[in-house]
Amino acid sequence: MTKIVIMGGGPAGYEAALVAAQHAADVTVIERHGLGGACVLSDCVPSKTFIASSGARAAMHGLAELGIVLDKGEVGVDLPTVNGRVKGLAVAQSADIRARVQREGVRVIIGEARFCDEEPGLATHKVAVTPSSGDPFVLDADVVLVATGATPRVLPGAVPDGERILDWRQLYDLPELPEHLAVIGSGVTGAEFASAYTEMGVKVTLVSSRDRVLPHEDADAAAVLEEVFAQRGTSVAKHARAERVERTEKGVAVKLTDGRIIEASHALMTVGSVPNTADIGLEKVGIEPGPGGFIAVDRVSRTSVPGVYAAGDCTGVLMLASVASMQGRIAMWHALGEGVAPIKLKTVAANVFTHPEIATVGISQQAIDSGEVPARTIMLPLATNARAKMEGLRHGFVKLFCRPATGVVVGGVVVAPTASELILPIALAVQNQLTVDHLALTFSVYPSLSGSITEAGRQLMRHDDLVD
Ligand SMILES: Cc1cc2nc3c(=O)[nH]c(=O)nc-3n(C[C@H](O)[C@H](O)[C@H](O)COP(=O)(O)OP(=O)(O)OC[C@H]3O[C@@H](n4cnc5c(N)ncnc54)[C@H](O)[C@@H]3O)c2cc1C
Ligand SMILES: NC(=O)c1ccc[n+]([C@@H]2O[C@H](COP(=O)([O-])OP(=O)(O)OC[C@H]3O[C@@H](n4cnc5c(N)ncnc54)[C@H](O)[C@@H]3O)[C@@H](O)[C@H]2O)c1
Repeated sequence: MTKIVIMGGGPAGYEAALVAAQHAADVTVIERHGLGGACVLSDCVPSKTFIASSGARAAMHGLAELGIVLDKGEVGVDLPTVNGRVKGLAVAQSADIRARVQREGVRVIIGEARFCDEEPGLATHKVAVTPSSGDPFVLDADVVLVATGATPRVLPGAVPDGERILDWRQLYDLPELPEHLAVIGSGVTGAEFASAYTEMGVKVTLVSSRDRVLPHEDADAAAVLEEVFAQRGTSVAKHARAERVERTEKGVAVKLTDGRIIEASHALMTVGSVPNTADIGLEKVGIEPGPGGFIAVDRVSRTSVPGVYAAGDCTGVLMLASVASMQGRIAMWHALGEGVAPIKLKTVAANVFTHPEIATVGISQQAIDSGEVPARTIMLPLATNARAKMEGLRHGFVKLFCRPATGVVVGGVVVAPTASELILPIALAVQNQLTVDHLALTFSVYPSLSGSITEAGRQLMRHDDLVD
């Protein structure tokens, strides 16, 4: 029986464990905190639960236009209830995952794991385990999967104190909503929290080191979000790199490298993550982490060392739960001799959970504009969609990209309150190399937001497609 040891019980680790158990391997997962990992306990799941509450409040914006009047005007936020729900749901989901993997026969140990091979280059490996209770011990492994995830990056001059200077894992311990939140870093994490706190009624200043929010996302989508921020009174400080964040009598002062100072009651640091690869004994097996401390892997999750695989955020490959899970599963299929297709990152659908949401799949507009990928494109504002008009939705669009000659769909972007759900037909088309004709000839419900996707397909159909 193949002995598999998995370091870390996040999506990469626990999904891998499920696959390995299904293939009758002897599987042990060692997880420091709880199954589900940082994804379930402190990052993805808590943030999306918090965002669900902010979304309920965001939905109130258009009520008056629809003729619905709130008796008491102001819609308040009961933060202890919100925080209690966030934490409760995370703990419950972690327990569900633990129960599931144990039911499949996986051994779960709460504790720390690190390699302890006597020398690099051996055919099998050893993992030292320091359990949270009991004595340390060593596990022998035919295959080890490193799935240790990542931790919020700390700027030396802005160390979180859990009170006024916060990382995103400390937010749910706040006793009340900040009066004025400075969010430092305008990547996906920063944009999501800036949007959520804005909708919770908090004054927010988003500090962006670049000329816009979401520098790595679709520029038109980022522009929509900036427009919404402007309407809600949220400021974006651009070309603004934070050097330090200091506590003041009233809250915090964010000192920028160009001398500007932003005063706020609280600062939320969202300046990226660092992989948890420093203290896991990688040198014992002869793995030298690459730039930024990430472990280099190929498309079937192999590291440079036989018998050692890595998956998820510790590899730095598209830091998404869905990608982490797939890398973990692929690692196990490969290690256990199953036929497996290498991971295809071009087909990954992703969503930024702002209000409105921004969902993307496939080739980006930037790759098309730069000439890297030839494609025909269409962008339909939601304002042209009948259902959007009925719902009073003004912000958003559907974009579709296809190959110039064949009409094969290669990508798309949706900006809408439910973009995370609407992206699926485009993702299906990209994954299965469907053409704009396939989308165009598919019945969508009338009236529906998804009607804009089939309409985009129709607008990209060419005359010669119709006559052939
Ligand atoms: C605020 C935020 C929101 C996000 N929202 C989304 C989203 O909506 N959708 C999405 O797809 N992705 C989202 N992500 C990204 C997603 O959370 C990560 O991609 C995902 O958690 C990666 O999974 P993982 O298994 O690699 O690592 P993790 O989930 O980080 O799990 C790794 C686990 O390993 C443990 N560990 C580390 N070292 C050891 C050791 N030596 N011994 C034992 N255990 C160890 C860690 O404590 C951790 O519990 C979000 C990220 C952030 C920061
Ligand atoms: N909805 C989701 O799927 C979701 C949500 C959150 C995070 N994630 C993933 O997690 C990963 C990390 O995202 P992230 O946003 O946490 O990190 P990031 O590294 O993408 O963004 C951090 C931003 O902070 C900026 N920054 C760094 N130092 C700064 C400073 N001193 N002052 C001002 N700005 C500074 C950087 O330029 C960068 O734009 C991404 O791959 C993302 O896709 C996904």
